[in-house]
Amino acid sequence: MTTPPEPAEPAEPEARERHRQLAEEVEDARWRYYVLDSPTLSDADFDARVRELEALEEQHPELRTPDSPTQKVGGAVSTEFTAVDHLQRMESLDNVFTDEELAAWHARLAREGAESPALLCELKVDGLAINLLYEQGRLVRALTRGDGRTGEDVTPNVRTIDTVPTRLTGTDEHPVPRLVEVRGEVFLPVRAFEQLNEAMTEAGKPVFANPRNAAAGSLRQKDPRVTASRSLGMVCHGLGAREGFEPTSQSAAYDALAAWGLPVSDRARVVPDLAGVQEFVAHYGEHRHDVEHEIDGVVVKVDDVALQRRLGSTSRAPRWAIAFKYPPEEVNAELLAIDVQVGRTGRVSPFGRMRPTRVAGSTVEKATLHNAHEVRRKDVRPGDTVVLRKAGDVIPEIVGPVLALRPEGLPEWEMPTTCPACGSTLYQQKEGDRDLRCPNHEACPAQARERVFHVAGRGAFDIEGLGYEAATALLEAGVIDNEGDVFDLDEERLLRVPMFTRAAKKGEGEGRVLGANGRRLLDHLDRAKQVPLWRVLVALSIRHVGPTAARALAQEFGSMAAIRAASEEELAAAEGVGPTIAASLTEWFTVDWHARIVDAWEQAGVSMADERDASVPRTLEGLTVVVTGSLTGFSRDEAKEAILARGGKAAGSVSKKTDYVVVGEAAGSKADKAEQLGVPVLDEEGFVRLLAEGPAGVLPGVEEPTEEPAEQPGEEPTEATAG
Ligand SMILES: NC(=O)c1ccc[n+]([C@@H]2O[C@H](COP(=O)([O-])OP(=O)(O)OC[C@H]3O[C@@H](n4cnc5c(N)ncnc54)[C@H](O)[C@@H]3O)[C@@H](O)[C@H]2O)c1
Ligand SMILES: [Zn+2]
Repeated sequence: MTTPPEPAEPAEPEARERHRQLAEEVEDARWRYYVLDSPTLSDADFDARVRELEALEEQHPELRTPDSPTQKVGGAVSTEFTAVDHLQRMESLDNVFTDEELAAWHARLAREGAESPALLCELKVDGLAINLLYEQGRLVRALTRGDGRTGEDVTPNVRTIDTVPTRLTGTDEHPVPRLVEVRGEVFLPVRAFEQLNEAMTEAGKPVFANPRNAAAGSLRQKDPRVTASRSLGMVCHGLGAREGFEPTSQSAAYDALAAWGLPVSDRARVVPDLAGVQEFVAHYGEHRHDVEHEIDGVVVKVDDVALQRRLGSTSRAPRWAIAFKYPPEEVNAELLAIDVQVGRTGRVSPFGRMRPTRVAGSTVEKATLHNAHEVRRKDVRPGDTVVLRKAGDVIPEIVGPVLALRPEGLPEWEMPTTCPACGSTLYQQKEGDRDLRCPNHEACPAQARERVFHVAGRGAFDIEGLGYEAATALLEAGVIDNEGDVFDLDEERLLRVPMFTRAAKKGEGEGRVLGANGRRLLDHLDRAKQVPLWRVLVALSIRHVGPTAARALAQEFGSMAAIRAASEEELAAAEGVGPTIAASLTEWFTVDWHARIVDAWEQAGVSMADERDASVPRTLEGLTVVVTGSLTGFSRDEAKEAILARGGKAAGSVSKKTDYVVVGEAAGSKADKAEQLGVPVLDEEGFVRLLAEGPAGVLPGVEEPTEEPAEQPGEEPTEATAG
């Protein structure tokens, strides 16, 4: 075997050629990003190219010419706007991506004469830079950053941003200076971005890929009225030229800006050392989505202005500041195909299959597209480059295609009309439903597999050893037909499925014997027979019956038999159940093979009722009790449990079938309803007697007075007069 050769330093002409190519790509990307507001590269891909350029220039310093993209500040100026020079140059920021790189920057500060300086930590707002010029406290101009020397005049648009004052207010401590350039970021809050995109969709217009593009697109408008309608925000993060204003630190400058009425962030912190910076970085890494606007990192600045001056700037960025960038949440990915999957209730939904792509710390290959309508709305097609987004814990999402990269003639995707697993013709459950379903619920292999997998899931029977693979193997070997057979699995059946067997060892006879995983599965199946009733209900894959509804049903009815026997109205009247769930349940039980599943489980020994404490007398057998208002001795749940434990039914609403209504503090309309219907009403004490003795304890006329009549001192006891 030969080891591959170390990658050699690129030869001079090759390096030059690669450099030229990268520089071109970066310039093109900047044009699309800053001028057209419509990037075709992801930020991560863009950053990677800049880094490669920097690495090449490190190896071949002669490539680092003044017109290299590494030496210039981002954008350009569109001819749509008037170009105006900044009084003082606007800079960019150097980036770091790891703790090590951050530490290296910090160490460099020390070498350049700033030994452990106080550091100002700020959020890196993902918006676009703006330069506000105030003269005698009046806003006279607002410019985009442009190439750093010259920006685009967007003054009328910026005037529409609520938080940008057109006049500064001075105080004794902070008088308004003769002149000041204030730099900051214009952004679109995430909520406003979502609303904007909803509106764009409704108007049939293309949506913005992300809040940054939306902010840039909204600010760089010919018509300021459009900008005005976009809820833009702004936050200050720096200074340019100034006359009559000499802050000693950047944080002190922010205090002055705030006093003048300018928007500054209340999240900025001055920390004494690198550890403090790392803490800030880690904190906002965790809480990235708790901020109202998007952030793509943290900016760390030497706080002391004199030190800033001493450290100075490179051709494009200050040496006294650095941007720590968080992992990108949006990347470009190649959409290889759009496939459909069949869910356990038969819903057939398309999903995108992508070349495996890293985003926000994990590798993503699949993302749901929900339904055909969604595919059409987003206009994604197999073969597209798509923007893939994964924000925080949210599941990955295909935002949309990068249209500029779409190959010519790429056909639209078409939703299949038949089930990919069983060939049945798909149908809409209701007229106008966006989802299509496979009607073959009982026998469709895909649906059966999903249901078996679901039966074993955490929220249902929680059967370890019955995962996706095992479910598939059991169905394919024919030892189970569907979830109804799961509890009939035994050694003999498992022996027919290779994945649960192993070769017999000496003394175990010939052929194959049950493997450890098969034993474990049988063990877990046995244990699963004792799960509480609500989990059994969840396992049945009944539409609308998730854990919450299942718990309510189990609480109210106590056993599968009671649930099956209940009428739709009785189910609907139960607390936490309601008409939708009731209808779905009733309909579910009318299907033969559904009922057979329940029967099969019961036969196999699955517990179908919640254990009641046998020492509690069943005083409420057959009675329906409604508790309303708050009781002092019972919480809502305790009152309900007390009723259920005594064989009663705890209902949520009062009807003619209600036997008693227990009225506590602040009872509402249910008490009135009881009076109207003539249902006996009990107070808390009556409830306690009802629990203890049943109806006999609360017979009308035998109620004892709750208080002994007080004896008035000095008075003759009066005789009770019969009334
Ligand atoms: N996708 C693309 O094709 C493409 C093209 C060009 C640029 N970009 C993106 O833009 C970045 C480069 O742009 P850049 O040169 O503007 O650098 P940058 O965005 O990495 O950092 C500099 C900018 O950060 C902003 N900023 C936000 N919060 C700040 C704060 N608290 N303090 C100081 N500044 C703050 C300022 O506007 C400043 O100009 C790339 O890393 C990439 O993410 C993407
Ligand atoms: Zn099917």
